[in-house]
Amino acid sequence: MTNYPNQVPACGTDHLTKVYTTGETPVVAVDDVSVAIERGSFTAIMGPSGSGKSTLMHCMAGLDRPTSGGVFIGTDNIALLPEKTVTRVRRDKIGFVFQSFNLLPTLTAEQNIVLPLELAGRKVDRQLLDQVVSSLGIADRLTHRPSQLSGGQQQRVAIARALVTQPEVIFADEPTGALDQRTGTALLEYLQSCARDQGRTIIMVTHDPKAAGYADRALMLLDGRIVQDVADPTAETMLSLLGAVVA
Ligand SMILES: Nc1ncnc2c1ncn2[C@@H]1O[C@H](COP(=O)(O)OP(=O)(O)OP(=O)(O)O)[C@@H](O)[C@H]1O
Repeated sequence: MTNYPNQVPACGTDHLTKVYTTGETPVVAVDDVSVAIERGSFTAIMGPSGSGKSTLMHCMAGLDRPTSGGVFIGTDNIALLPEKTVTRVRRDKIGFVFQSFNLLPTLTAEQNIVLPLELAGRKVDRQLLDQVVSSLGIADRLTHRPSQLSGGQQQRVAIARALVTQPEVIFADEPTGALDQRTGTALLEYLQSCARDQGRTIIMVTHDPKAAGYADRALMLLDGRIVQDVADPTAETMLSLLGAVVA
């Protein structure tokens, strides 16, 4: 834990390395990354294709195992925990929002939202559920199935599903990728308010400099390393940094 600060961040990594050995030559997807993510912050992860964004996020979220180094959720180093315990940490402390929404088609919006709670054997906090769905503007859509909802509404259901478990960290993988610009902007504003007003910790992988402009911090990856760590990023800054690393 050499690089891990004393004040406990929401999550982070300590000399995290991930090497894939499935192909003919090993690929170092994440190369000695140490980063601490502050509680209540909104962080964007950017970088060219193949720079290691998804691998870093998957390792941080306990979806993939590091080759070496530490991965912290609060004080738990999940790299040292058995798979069963990692699954529990993931269920109890982490929320996910994917580009493809990952909603179950046969369930209503509400059933999709409360599914993680039911799987964890936890009670549904009706007041919290009402508050989350009304702040996302989907309170009148709860009995609809995903096929009866627009893309933006489906993504908001996916966000509600990530929020009702009150996770310590929410990981979002290209959450605006499948949305039109207006709906995408509304979603980013919502994620921003989740961090600023509700103290949620959000980590978002994005290709879009405009989306990164909504975050408090942006990490730029190149060849599995963090090459820029930008406070209060703007779309313009991120666009020029991205241009510089792909040049
Ligand atoms: N399961 C795997 N097996 C072997 N190599 C992999 C695997 N997953 C990713 N890689 C390699 O690791 C490197 C980083 O991939 P990763 O998907 O993390 O990048 P990324 O920045 O998320 O890319 P993109 O923006 O295209 O989604 C790439 O060279 C990729 O080919």
